[in-house]
Amino acid sequence: MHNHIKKLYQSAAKTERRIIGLMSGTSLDGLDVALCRVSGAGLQTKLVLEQHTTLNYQDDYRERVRAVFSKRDVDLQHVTLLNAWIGQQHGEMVKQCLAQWQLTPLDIDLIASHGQTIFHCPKRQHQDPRWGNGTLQIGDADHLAVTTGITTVSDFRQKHIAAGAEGAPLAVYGDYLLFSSAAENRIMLNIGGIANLTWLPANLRATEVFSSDIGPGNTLMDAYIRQQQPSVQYDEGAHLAYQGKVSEPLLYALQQAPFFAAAMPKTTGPELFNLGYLHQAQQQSHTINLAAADVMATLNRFSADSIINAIRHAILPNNCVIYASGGGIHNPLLMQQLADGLPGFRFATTAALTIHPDAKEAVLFALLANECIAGGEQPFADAATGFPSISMGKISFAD
Ligand SMILES: Nc1ncnc2c1ncn2[C@@H]1O[C@H](COP(=O)(O)OP(=O)(O)OP(=O)(O)O)[C@@H](O)[C@H]1O
Ligand SMILES: CC(=O)N[C@H]1[C@@H]2OC[C@@H](O2)[C@@H](O)[C@@H]1O[C@H](C)C(=O)O
Repeated sequence: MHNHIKKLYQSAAKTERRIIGLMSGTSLDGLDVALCRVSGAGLQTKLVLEQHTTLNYQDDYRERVRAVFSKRDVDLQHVTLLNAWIGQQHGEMVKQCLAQWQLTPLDIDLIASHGQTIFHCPKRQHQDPRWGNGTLQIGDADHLAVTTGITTVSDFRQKHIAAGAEGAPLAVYGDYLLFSSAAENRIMLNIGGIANLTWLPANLRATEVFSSDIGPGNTLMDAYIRQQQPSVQYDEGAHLAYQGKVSEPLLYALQQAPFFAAAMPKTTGPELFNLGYLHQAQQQSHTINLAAADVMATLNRFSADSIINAIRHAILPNNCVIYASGGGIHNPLLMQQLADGLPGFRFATTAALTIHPDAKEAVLFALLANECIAGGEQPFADAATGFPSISMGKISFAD
């Protein structure tokens, strides 16, 4: 038996594993790194978040990714080089964290790497009858493993597609294992570039769990402010949105994407919700000359309404707590609109469940890696609900 297989086998048999979860989302703000102590697997999983940080990307990183990000026509040489480069960069960032946390690679069983999504195209979006669902995450894990010396599990979404689903949201697998509670109905709401939710009923019935993307979280607001003020990454504190007034005609035009009428589970991305989409909506609603603050106020409301409508449509506010996470929770206007639009629901962040909201998605990938090496059947999985019972992730060894 090769030594790395022996080591992996020993990790899988341990009562407790240390796994570093890595998430680099669609906002391209930085790499979320979560150091997790995980014991057990499946419904017996216990996880302690020991450390977490977000290492902000430099402009150079963002520019290299944006050159291809959610674009249909790209330079293939650039994609090829970027794939290896991101793997190396993420590896260096992990090493930086280990030094800061006074740990060595020997202290870590696994890295769980989401990689960088550069294109997501479920069939509902591309609508080309020749193809099925597709998604592409880059940042090759062999580079991460060799750079860090740590076995790396990566590329979680392909198996989900191979098994008939859309490759996302994968949050449901970890949400169910970590956050289900008989004490209350829960909605795990993540507001990243794209917003998604997982419904966890207090009756714990696995067949009733569901999860879906629900629309733009921050992605349109981010893209718009960057277009107006190229040096700015996002509308901090909703500063610009607060100065504007919602345009009802523009809001109505933005809400017409067939995505909103489609049944859950469904997925989307900046391939749909982008500046072209906004421009088209402005043309349709004759609001091309709207002031920037009014556009931003409308985009903020659009994100809030997308979340409110999805929750109102799917879930009754019966003893239900919404546990929010993702960068959108730092947007006070967005959060106020959610509270106003969802009376009867209680609001908290995942911090109340011991997981820092900025680290939640990285934690979920650590859980998926744990399931990959030590888990089994996914308890709620059912092809009919869109959540196949599969292990996800590919294993890269350092030697
Ligand atoms: N102080 C703040 N004020 C307003 N918005 C904020 C603030 N802090 C973060 N955000 C928003 O959160 C975004 C980052 O969110 P997050 O890191 O959850 O996204 P992501 O993980 O890249 O997304 P996804 O999970 O959809 O891929 C920023 O781009 C910004 O829009
Ligand atoms: C293709 C892709 O990277 N999708 C992300 C993105 O960010 C949020 C939303 O869109 C979600 O579908 C997904 O990430 C989370 C972690 C998920 O799979 O649950």
